[in-house]
Amino acid sequence: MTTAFGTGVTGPDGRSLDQVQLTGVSARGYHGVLPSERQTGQEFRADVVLYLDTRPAAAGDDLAQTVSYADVAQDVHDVLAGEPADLVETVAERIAAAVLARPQVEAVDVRVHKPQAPIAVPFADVAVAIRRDRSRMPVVAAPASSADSAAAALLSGPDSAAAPADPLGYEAGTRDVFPASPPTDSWNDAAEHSRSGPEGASYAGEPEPQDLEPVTRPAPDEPAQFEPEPYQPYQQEPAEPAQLRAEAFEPDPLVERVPAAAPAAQPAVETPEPLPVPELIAPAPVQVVPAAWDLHADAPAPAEQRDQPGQEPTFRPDEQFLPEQAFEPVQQYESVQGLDQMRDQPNAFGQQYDQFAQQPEQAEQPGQRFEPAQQFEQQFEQGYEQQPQQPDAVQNQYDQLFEQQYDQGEPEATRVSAAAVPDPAVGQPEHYAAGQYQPEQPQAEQYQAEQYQTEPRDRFDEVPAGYVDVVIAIGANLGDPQATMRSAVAELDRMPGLQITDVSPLARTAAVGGPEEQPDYLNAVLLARTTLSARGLLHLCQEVENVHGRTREEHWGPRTLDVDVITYGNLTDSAEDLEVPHPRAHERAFVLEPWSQIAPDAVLPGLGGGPVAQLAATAPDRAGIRWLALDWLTDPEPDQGGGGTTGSNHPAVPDDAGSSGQDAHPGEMPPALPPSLPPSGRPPVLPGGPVVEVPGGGHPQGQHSGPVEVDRPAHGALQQEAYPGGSHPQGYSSGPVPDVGGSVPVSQQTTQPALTGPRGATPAGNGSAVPPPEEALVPAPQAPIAPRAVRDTAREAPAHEPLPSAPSPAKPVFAPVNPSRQQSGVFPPMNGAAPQEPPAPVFAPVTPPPNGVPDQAQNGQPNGHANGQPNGQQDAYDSDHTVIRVPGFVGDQRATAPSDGPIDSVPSWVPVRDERGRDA
Ligand SMILES: Nc1ncnc2c1ncn2[C@@H]1O[C@H](COP(=O)(O)OP(=O)(O)OP(=O)(O)O)[C@@H](O)[C@H]1O
Ligand SMILES: Nc1nc2c(c(=O)[nH]1)N=C(CO)CN2
Repeated sequence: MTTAFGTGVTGPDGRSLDQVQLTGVSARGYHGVLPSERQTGQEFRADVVLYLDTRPAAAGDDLAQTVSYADVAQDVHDVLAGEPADLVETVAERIAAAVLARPQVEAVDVRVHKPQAPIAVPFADVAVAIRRDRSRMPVVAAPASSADSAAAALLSGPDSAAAPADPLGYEAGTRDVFPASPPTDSWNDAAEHSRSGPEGASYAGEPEPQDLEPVTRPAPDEPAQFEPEPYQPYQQEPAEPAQLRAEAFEPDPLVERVPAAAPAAQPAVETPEPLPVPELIAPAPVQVVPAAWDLHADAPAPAEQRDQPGQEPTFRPDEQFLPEQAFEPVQQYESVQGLDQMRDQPNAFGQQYDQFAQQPEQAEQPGQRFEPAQQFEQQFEQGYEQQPQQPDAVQNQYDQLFEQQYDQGEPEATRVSAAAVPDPAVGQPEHYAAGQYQPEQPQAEQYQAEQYQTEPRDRFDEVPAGYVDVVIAIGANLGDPQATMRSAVAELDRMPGLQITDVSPLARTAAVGGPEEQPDYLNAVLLARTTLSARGLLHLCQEVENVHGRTREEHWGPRTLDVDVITYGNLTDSAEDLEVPHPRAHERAFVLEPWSQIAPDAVLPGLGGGPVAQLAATAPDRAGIRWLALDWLTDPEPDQGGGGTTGSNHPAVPDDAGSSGQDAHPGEMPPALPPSLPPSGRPPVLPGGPVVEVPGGGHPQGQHSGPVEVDRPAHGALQQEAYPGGSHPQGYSSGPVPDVGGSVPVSQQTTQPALTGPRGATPAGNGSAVPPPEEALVPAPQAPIAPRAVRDTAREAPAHEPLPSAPSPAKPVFAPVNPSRQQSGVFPPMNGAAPQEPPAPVFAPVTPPPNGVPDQAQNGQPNGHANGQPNGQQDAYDSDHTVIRVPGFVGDQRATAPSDGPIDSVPSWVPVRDERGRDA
């Protein structure tokens, strides 16, 4: 398989391991299947990335605590120049073995280049890249030299790691343990031929290349002659749970962490003749962290769940640690609007996963106990081979994720088992047909035992017996946040054991905390249900973050993607690596407001918790919520024709600067999009277009603050309908609402009946708030997806200027975000006739946000121009999205300091007061 070279490996604590990178080590080697290659040799080059924790070394400034790159370079060189192998793969494997002989190294990426390979057409390079780690050990032995030097380094520090006496190092004995794969020629006899490289002056007794017998490839009909020895992988018996827990979870205090001696070799599992294991290449104990797909044995297959949403899952409340309520099953989940489409789209996880999700029958294959990881692996192996055309970047991400999932702790034994329990009825998977990888087939009981070999460390490791409702927050402000977040939603939803049930509107929010000048964020909240443990869910979230290039350089610094676990059922607990509810959720409007949009009655459990809507109304950062976009999952991304300041093709969070071209980075931002000049191929953006405007702001009745003023929807009927079997623990409606609510998202009504938006787009629950589709916006003939025009009331005449009378392609649609707004009377009824204009906001000076940060209007900006845009300028992002203006949350804590990054301007929204003159 390919590997996302150098893309990061997650350590057992869920954090990225450090890297030592070494590139371009070169030597003349004699690898290849052609006689000429064996005789003449050619240049080979190798790059390696070592994954390890460098903190112990850094803490003591002690080379002995890390790996000497000089030693590694020597080993790499020696392998390149050493015993000829037919295959570059074998060379790479040897290098990996040499590196992993150093116990500090958790994983290694190796890329071997053979730029002079005998290829008949012009080419630049050919390379093999592999990743090996403690759970996926190399299939060849480490050269003795590496083991020796590693041992010496361990025992006596770096100085004692003297140059090995036998740099080539393929001493018999070592090599016999892990026979090189595949030994295809006379070089197979290491004792006879190991000292070979013509450059290897230090090699004693090396034969001259011309002395070598020409090598011939085996003809297809004579496989026996060259059939590689069956590979008998080392299978380590799992360590005792206590040991595993200690290894896997206990953080190593820096000062105490020393390179542990190589673990004692464990007897192979079910291996008839246990193989001697060289001390220094024994794999570390399998570190068992609950795998992302660590489902309870009784849990239904996620694919089944997904494909049969109406099916009631088997579950039993686990009263051991969670309140029973937390385990109430969600009996029926409506399809998340937009996700169905997204599930079909390629993303970072690749389409292999789709195959997995779409083939639940795999679970029923005889001889195979269903196991998501097993399916995942099989599908991956099959799908990977079937889809070599998959774009590198995507494949790399997929590979990385795949590797990381294993990094995160699926026991090796389980993984091998999963791959190695072929269904006799369907024959050997092609992947294993060569006879190389045929580990012992474990019994079902053994498999099961392996799977659940650890005791939970704490409640976060408990695997629930049924679904647990969870809330996940996502945010991003680097790269292409919207695209990343869309992708993340789909990826999370595809994960075994996790099913997204609702997606909030997308909020553009001022950055809270962190560096002063960082860009605005996009934030959203996902409601989901999971059969994962809380820690499993955390790891999964972190994996998705990693796939999208998340780095952690600065506390609360800008990030490509942040995925936080906000709640896990009603569990309230904390550990070193996880706390639920999220410790800062209660004070973050960027979480609470989107959450309350889709779960108006939700209650944040725990200390500091309470009704989410109320918390949103009082959150210190509420003034930083700029707007909410409803259809962000389903709409095409804003086409702004230019890159953001991060170099992305998509300005990450398009904003007014993007449209005006007049803001901080005029040269980098897309041109202005005046209303008369819509994005190419799209109908004009009309003022008063399909805007979802919330005169009441993020809060009903136009009130922007004060818990007592919050009047979240009287949602009972909807809830009742949605949860005939009981109320949702978080009070949100994920059930089948259309009957009672006419739950048609704005985007659906306006443009694409088949495409729906996040449930935040759901209008009032009585079906009267939104015109029927025929009354809604009609897309222009050439525009399958019409833009969601922005009705930026701040830029319109403040009085009751009539809106355009719904000419094609756009009629305005005003829909509340949730039923409360309908009930509040703020929204006019929509009964099939052209919707009435909502009460026009009254422009007025804005009360400073409670945090004392001056708002724009008071900051020298005329009303309607707070972002520096002249009247008539259109917010390009807004023009592509149904945007909820949230006057109640208007404000920009950093309005006067637009920052670099995807969002580099002040917001487009202008603070207003509502018709009753209340601060909005
Ligand atoms: N509920 C939680 N969700 C996500 N991470 C958590 C949670 N509780 C604890 N953590 C820990 O917080 C660590 C830091 O997470 P991360 O880098 O995402 O923080 P952040 O997003 O910058 O800040 P914040 O935690 O304030 O949102 C993670 O390594 C994780 O172990
Ligand atoms: N607006 C906003 N600010 C933040 C966010 C975020 O998602 N949105 N995340 C943070 C750390 O998780 C810190 N600050």
